[in-house]
This record gives sequence, structure tokens and C-alpha cells, in this order.
Amino acid sequence: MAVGSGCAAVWGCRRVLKRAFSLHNAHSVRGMEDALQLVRNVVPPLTAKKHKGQDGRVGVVGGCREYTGAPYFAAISALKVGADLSHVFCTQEAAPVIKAYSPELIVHPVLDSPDAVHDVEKWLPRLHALVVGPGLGRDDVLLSNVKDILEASKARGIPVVIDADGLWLIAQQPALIRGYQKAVLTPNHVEFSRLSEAVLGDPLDGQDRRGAVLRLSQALGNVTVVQKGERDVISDGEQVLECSQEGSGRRCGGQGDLLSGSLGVLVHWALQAGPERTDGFSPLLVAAFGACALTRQCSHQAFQKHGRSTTTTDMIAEVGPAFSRLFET
Ligand SMILES: NC(=O)C1=CN([C@@H]2O[C@H](COP(=O)(O)OP(=O)(O)OC[C@H]3O[C@@H](n4cnc5c(N)ncnc54)[C@H](O)[C@@H]3O)[C@@H](O)[C@H]2O)[C@@H](O)CC1
Ligand SMILES: Nc1ncnc2c1ncn2[C@@H]1O[C@H](COP(=O)(O)OP(=O)(O)OP(=O)(O)O)[C@@H](O)[C@H]1O
Ligand SMILES: [Mg+2]
Repeated sequence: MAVGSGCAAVWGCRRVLKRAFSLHNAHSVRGMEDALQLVRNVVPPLTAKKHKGQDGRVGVVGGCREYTGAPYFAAISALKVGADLSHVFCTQEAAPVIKAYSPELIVHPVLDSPDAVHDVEKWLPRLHALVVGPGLGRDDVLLSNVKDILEASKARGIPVVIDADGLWLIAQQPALIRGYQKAVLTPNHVEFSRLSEAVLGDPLDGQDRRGAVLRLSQALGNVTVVQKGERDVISDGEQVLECSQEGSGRRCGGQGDLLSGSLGVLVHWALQAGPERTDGFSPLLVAAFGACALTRQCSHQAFQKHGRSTTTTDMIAEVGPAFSRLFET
């Protein structure tokens, strides 16, 4: 079934997509293919008619004394996926380090300044999406600034991807994000348990990952949740998708940052395309599926070249070829 043209009814697509997206059963490749096609539907064409910035201006909020790699990975991934401009809002100390990694990023050393919230807020009208948390750390002053930045982003309707220490903040104050339908949370195993405990008071049920992700999303007022793992489980509180695109056995740090940065761009593209292009599925669900598939494909391709020595930098070098392979076929 070709989703889009060949799919007569949204409900037909839904039935296909609702089947487990596992490569271990006969329907799965077809299910994965259908979901990949939905992602293809939202990728904007490259034309001579566009101006710089139209395909995405993404901001990453993170980067402190300890962690400079994570915000770099997220921000450069956004650019490599196809954003036109990628900003990093980090602490003063982290800024020169991040700038030195890449001349392609716009780096603002503002997150620990007395006017941090104002300094970020003035950029918000120019941003299409914000990725909050990679390498943020857990300093109370920074977290308090980020809380206000999140409130300001919500007030402007800016889509937010929340990852890493941003999820630590949400676990302390779930109300910050509850009911905000333009938010996607991307917890790893430990971050998911922490959120689940904080929001539902549940210890994680490892047997029923789909149910656990669905329940967390519902309890947060249909915020989209991506639980990363052996399979990535994604839910908006109504649908559950699983992504089992082949990755690799390499679990080096930074892969989640690649995912959250990519997702920043894909969320913008999917929202811009709208539900008609995603056959009635939530654009954020489709964007999340795309970012998961892309990250895993990067891991797969990098591992084929570098084996055990694969690092996130090797994966980022695969973003272009992996994207073409998955979404430009
Ligand atoms: N190069 C860098 O600057 C990097 C910085 N990072 C940053 O490091 C900070 C802390 O992130 P962490 O992810 O370490 O979060 P946590 O500080 O919550 O630590 C999670 C711990 O759980 C462990 N863990 C992960 N998956 C697990 C699983 N499935 N089962 C059992 N244990 C598991 C990890 O080894 C880690 O020690 C964040 O700001 C993050 O963005 C990471 O993104 C990695 C790369
Ligand atoms: N056991 C696994 N098998 C295959 N892929 C996995 C496995 N665990 C995680 N992944 C993939 O690795 C990517 C990052 O997930 P991970 O759980 O490592 O995030 P993270 O801990 O937040 O990473 P980071 O080090 O960037 O913080 C995701 O695309 C996920 O699909
Ligand atoms: Mg992480």
C-alpha cells in the first residue's frame, strides 16, 4: 500500500500502522515502510524559490561546564538533517568550546546570565522549534531559567523537544508541560522511569512498554513521548508506533542528542505540512518516528564502517546518506 496516494482511507492506514512495527513479524517491514512514507510526505522540497531560514531555524537550549558535546551533537544534527540555521543557548563558559567545534552554529553565551530569559526570549520569534536539555546539567539557577524559557515558548506556540536534563526538570515539575500539544519528550530508559514515577507514581512495567508510554502520554495531557531503547516506542496518548529500524549494538553517548536535534527540524516540517500530509496521524508522531528511524540508520551505517570504534561523530557523518536512503527514495 502506498500511503498517501494509494491509501484510500485514513483508517486503513491506521490499521496498518497500528500493527506492531517489529522487523520480527511478516507485517512489520510493510508497517515500517508505511510510516517512513508518512515521513517522506512532510520533507520539504529543495527549490530555488526559498529563502534562508524557511526550512528551519532551530534552537538548542543546553551546554554547560561539564557538557559541551551534547548540545553540539543536537545542533549540528539539526543542520545536517536540513535546518537552515541552528542556534545554541548555553552558559558563558561552554560557548567558546561549542563555537570551536563548528563555525556553522550560532552560539549564545546567555543561559547563566542575569537576563537569561530575556536574552533567549528575544530570539524566540525567529525560531521554529526548540530542543531543550542536551548537556544542560542540573544547576538550580539554569533549570529555573529554562523553566521560564519553556513558559515563554509555550506562550508563543513554539514546538519543543525535551531531552536529557530538560526531562529532569519535567520530572520535578510535570505541570510545566502538561497539555502542551506541541511538545515531544525523548526519554532514555532511566529518564522514562523517572518521569513515570513522578507523573504516574508507577514503577516501570518492563513487560508492557507500549502501555507504559501510552499511559505517560495520556497523564501528561497527550504530550508526545518517545521511549528510546531496543525498539523506540512512540505515543501521543492515542496511537502507539514502534520503530525497529536496524541500528547497531554500539551504545556510545550522544546518540540521543542526534535524535533530539533531528527531531527539532522534523517537528517543524511535520507541523508545517499538517495532518493532511500525515494521513490524519499527529504530525509530531510522524516526526518522532522519522527521527528514530534516522538515528538508528545512522548508527547502522556508521557501525558498518567503524565497528566497535563507532562514535556519535561517525554517526553524524552518516546523516546525509542515511536521510537519502530512508526518505529520498
Ligand atoms: N558528550 C556529551 O557532552 C554528552 C553529554 N550527555 C549529557 O549528559 C547528561 C546526563 O545524561 P545521562 O543520559 O547520563 O542521564 P543520567 O545522568 O540520568 O544518567 C543515566 C544513567 O543511566 C544509565 N543508563 C542509560 N540507559 C540505561 C538502561 N537502559 N538501563 C540501565 N541504565 C541505563 C547511563 O549509563 C547513565 O549512567 C545530559 O545533560 C546529557 O545531555 C549525554 O547526552 C551524552 C553525551
Ligand atoms: N538496545 C538498543 N538497541 C538498539 N538501539 C538502541 C538501543 N538503545 C537505544 N537505542 C537507540 O539509540 C538511540 C539513542 O538512545 P539512548 O537510549 O542511547 O539515548 P540517550 O541515553 O539519551 O543517549 P545520549 O547518550 O545521547 O544521552 C536511539 O535512536 C535508540 O533507538
Ligand atoms: Mg540523552
